[in-house]
Amino acid sequence: MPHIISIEKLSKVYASGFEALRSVDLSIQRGEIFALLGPNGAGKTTLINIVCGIVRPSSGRVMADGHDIVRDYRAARAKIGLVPQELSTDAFETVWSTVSFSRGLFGKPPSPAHIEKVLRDLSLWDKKDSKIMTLSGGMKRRVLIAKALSHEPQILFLDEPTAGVDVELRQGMWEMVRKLRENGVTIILTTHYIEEAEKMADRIGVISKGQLIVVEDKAVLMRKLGKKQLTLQLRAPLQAVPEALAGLPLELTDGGHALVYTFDTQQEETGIGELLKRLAALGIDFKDLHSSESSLEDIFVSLVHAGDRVGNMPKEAA
Ligand SMILES: Nc1ncnc2c1ncn2[C@@H]1O[C@H](COP(=O)(O)OP(=O)(O)OP(=O)(O)O)[C@@H](O)[C@H]1O
Repeated sequence: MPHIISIEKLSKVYASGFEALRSVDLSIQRGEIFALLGPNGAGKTTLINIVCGIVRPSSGRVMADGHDIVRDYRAARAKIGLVPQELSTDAFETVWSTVSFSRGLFGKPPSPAHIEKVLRDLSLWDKKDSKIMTLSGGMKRRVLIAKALSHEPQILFLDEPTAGVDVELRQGMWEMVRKLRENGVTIILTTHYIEEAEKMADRIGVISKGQLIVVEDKAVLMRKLGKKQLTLQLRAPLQAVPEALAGLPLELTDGGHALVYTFDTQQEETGIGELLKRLAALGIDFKDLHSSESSLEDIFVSLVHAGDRVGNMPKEAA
């Protein structure tokens, strides 16, 4: 079976009349890390909650590892682990008992060996007898992940896994997610941190106003939509881009001190040689030059803004 999750024409209209998802089609490949990006309110959590059986779809169909998530809910849900956004855990329970209890909820027989492995993998083993309320925020988040993995799911949903987690812990989390994937778990994560998607994902889906506007291999997405820029620091400032250079993708910045040339990363001919020749002919001299490539963040912002789909993507510091 090539796809572990297939979503067809999935729509959700909440009781308020709000249309949170509009005919979403998406297939997740077995063993991949898929990142779902989108501004606040785009519909990411709604999509995850439908697949996990928490929200009912208005129309459409979702299959998880061969099971229809509505008609065959229990079987489908048993395949899925969900790490929700909120940190609501049982404060007075110990790590060991809360994680073991989660496994029981899925009707799985106790397996101390599995729980031990999960806790060791998440560096929680030495905390197994600690009460949840005594743990740090990062540890509590790892407990949520341990709970989600307690019943040995094939699919793991991580909703904003590293929100509010410090940089070091975030990298530890990425490490752990990669390890899970190596063990055959398919991972779908939502994130506001573009860096997270850039570092982790095999494929990226961009959702905006309930519609999936792009699904693409990360490398392809970056190559297709990525732009490179060559910035020339001019020896003498210019008032405007010279007439003779009109028509070239040039922009004057830094109060006329820098000339920026934008080109497509896919093009065979960058046109840089020609540009430099023409600058020399015009007697425009430069003292320094550097090139840069657009990040996934630039690509994402331009995608979400395209077609007047203006989102309110927060730029959080990584
Ligand atoms: N129970 C509900 N009733 C009505 N509207 C809802 C309900 N739940 C969510 N919505 C709306 O649906 C839209 C999508 O919400 P959702 O939580 O799926 O977005 P999101 O992409 O996960 O956002 P965030 O990044 O902020 O978590 C929002 O406008 C939200 O207000």
